[in-house]
Amino acid sequence: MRSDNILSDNFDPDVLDREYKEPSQPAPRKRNTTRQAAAKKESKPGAISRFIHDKRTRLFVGIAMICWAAYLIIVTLSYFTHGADDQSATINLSISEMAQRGDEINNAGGPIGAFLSQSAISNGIGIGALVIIYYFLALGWGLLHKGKVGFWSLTMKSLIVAITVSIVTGLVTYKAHSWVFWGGIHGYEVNTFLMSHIGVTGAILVSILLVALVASIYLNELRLLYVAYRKRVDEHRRRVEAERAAAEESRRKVEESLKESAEIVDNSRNEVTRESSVQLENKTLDFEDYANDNNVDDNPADTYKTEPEIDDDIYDTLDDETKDDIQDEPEATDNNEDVSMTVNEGEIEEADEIATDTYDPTAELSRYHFPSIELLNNIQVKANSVDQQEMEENKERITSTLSNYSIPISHIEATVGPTVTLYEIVPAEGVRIAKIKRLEDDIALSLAALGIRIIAPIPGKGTIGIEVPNKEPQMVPIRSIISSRKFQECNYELPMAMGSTISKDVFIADLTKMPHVLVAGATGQGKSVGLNTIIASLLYKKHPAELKFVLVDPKMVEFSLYSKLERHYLAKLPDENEAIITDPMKVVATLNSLCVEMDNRYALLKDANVRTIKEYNNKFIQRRLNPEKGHRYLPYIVIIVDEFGDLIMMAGKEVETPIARIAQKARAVGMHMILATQRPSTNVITGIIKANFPGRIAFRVSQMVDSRTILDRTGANQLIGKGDMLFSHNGEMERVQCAFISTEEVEAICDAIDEQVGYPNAYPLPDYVPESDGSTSLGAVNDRDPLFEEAARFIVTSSTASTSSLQRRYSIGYNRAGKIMDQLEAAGIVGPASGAKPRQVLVDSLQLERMLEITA
Ligand SMILES: Nc1ncnc2c1ncn2[C@@H]1O[C@H](COP(=O)(O)OP(=O)(O)OP(=O)(O)O)[C@@H](O)[C@H]1O
Repeated sequence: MRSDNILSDNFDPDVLDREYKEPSQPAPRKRNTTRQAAAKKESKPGAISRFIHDKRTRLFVGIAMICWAAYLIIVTLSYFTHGADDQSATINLSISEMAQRGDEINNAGGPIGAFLSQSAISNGIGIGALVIIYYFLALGWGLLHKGKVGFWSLTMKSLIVAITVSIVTGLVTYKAHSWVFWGGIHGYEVNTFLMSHIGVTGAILVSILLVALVASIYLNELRLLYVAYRKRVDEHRRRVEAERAAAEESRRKVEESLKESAEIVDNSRNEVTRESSVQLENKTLDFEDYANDNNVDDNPADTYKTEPEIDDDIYDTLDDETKDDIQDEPEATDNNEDVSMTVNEGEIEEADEIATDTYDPTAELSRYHFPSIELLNNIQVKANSVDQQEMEENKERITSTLSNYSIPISHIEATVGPTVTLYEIVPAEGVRIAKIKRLEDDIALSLAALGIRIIAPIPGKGTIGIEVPNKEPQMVPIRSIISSRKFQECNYELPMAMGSTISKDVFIADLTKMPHVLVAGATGQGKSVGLNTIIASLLYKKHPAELKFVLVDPKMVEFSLYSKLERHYLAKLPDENEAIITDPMKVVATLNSLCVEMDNRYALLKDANVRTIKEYNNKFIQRRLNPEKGHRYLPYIVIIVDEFGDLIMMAGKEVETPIARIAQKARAVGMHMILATQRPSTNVITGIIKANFPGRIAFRVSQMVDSRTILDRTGANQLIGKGDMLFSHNGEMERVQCAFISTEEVEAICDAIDEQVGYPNAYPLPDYVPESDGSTSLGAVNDRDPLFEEAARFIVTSSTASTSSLQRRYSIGYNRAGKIMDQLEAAGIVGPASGAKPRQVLVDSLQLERMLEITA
């Protein structure tokens, strides 16, 4: 390390700034005399002074300084790599306590090293401490090399640089979330003080001033450095130019010599050609004479038999290349019979075995029978639920209300649905639809009926729809839907027969097209019945080989009946006992396992060069994929989660992340999700979930805001309950009366399937090995930090989620504070870290208490 740039004065640790120089060469006599005189003048050096100035003392102190600096370098490096682990100990324990715990300290400099580095860096002047190390090194080096060492100058300069580094770094990293204070507490506090008194701009200006101060102190050194740098750059440039010129010169020389040799070759060739053509001419003439004399046939092939001969003398004058060229010239040959020829005759290889049959995925359960329609109750519903009088009354009210607002109507048409009647109004010409839309609330009030929904305009028509609930709503029995022609003839991949539209059409949606669905509705409005309807319609259409369900039921009662389907239709982790996942602790593992299944399926699709599960299965059925290479028939997997809100409250990110992954990618590999929740609030249906679930089913919700969350518009709050629902997909919305299936019917269907021969086991999901410490965050509910709840309350009440605030508040190390923050994120209490910005606090105190209650 060069120290002489900075150290311009002499070093004398005893006498301040007094010159002290050890002669580095044999000292001239005169100098000795001067020194002796000076020594005499200095009131006879005492024993201490002699000791200090002694060569051996300098050597020893120099070495000691360098050793000390080396120790500091090691502890500092070790601090940057292991400091976070030691931080709790260095903050809370004394050195001797740390020493007793010995092996728990990771710093290479032991407890003292850990303590020193923590004190000098995080608790001190941050990376300014590196300047102090440099200071010791420079002193030691100076002493050893007997060079000039300006003790005070070096000390002052180092101090200024260290403080500047601390303050400037403190400013730059003021908002950084890191376990180490890069500018130290010093840099942080100074900047806090500056910002509170002279604002951020003032703090920046102070930093600029400090940098300018350092620059002016080192102006000379900087100038020298710059000159040296310029010199090196110039030298490099000159070298490059010289090399380029040399290369250019040699290229030119090569070109010239090539040109020369080419000329020689050309000349020789011309000569050869000329000579040989003369000879050839002579020979030909000779031959013609001979032919004329001997009546030889004028056969060109025979003509070539006589080769032009090149005179040996001329040949010898040629260079090697030309000789080669001459030799390489195609020889006309008459010995055709000597040329051998191999004829390759292609042959189509016959397959060892010709596959004539296709693969039947249902073969293993070939005797499986779909549940009979007779298992479903045959409920007779009234043909027309709205009598003429009711309709007339409603029509009267609508026309009079609209005329009150001066909206003339040219035509009104009523469509009677199972629960609501749609009055379709054609306004008179010139009436603006926006005007009617504005009167929505007034019209609803005048009609004095609950659950009125106004659709202005009805998409694709120039009419306005007013949906008025029927006095006697009709139930739509599932039997009527399953037995409908539309459902029976439907060839959707995964048909969800939802119920009946207002025009009494059977409403069926294809889950593969959704490709994932969110279901929301207040308690008791028909969610569970809706999910059962979906499952039933899939069971009536899909063979066990083609479809598997993963059912998650935190309420433990909704899906329990389906456990009978385990060996036919359910998928589960291999070491799980229960096929219906009721234990929230296992949900994360299952969801992650589904991610692995998704990735495996993608690998199979890639290997098969197809893009979708449908193409893949078609190829497999045609036996174009080799099962020995891991290919298999892939059943669709439908994941249904009831009460998703409870899950996200308990496990936050841990469930959100795999759900989002599946939702984003799983469509192509035949995995589809249906999430149901009572609480369609934004912290349950987060942005990422919403964005990946284009299919939405809204049963009645209590607030308009919930309707907006689930459907992005109002309407679900105006439904009348009991299976009345809005089905929205990619912005298109349909009001549907959900088909009703009773618990007995579900049970009958499950029994009918259970009675039949099934697979030996449930469809095995791949093992999931957690990446981190093996505990999912739900597992980690029990392993949460003892400070978790307190920290959660502190963060929610203070609305500040920063690791350093936890560190300061609870006097804990960065690692522990960081772990608590991760746990809070996993629990959905705070948002993810976003650079320098503080994390978002996602819940209020009430929600937090509820979450803590659930996980207690
Ligand atoms: N499609 C429907 N047709 C007729 N009645 C229905 C329909 N759906 C639900 N109901 C009625 O509403 C009741 C509650 O339905 P369901 O159990 O599905 O509500 P939920 O939304 O799942 O409630 P929770 O969230 O509390 O479980 C049913 O017992 C039934 O009487």
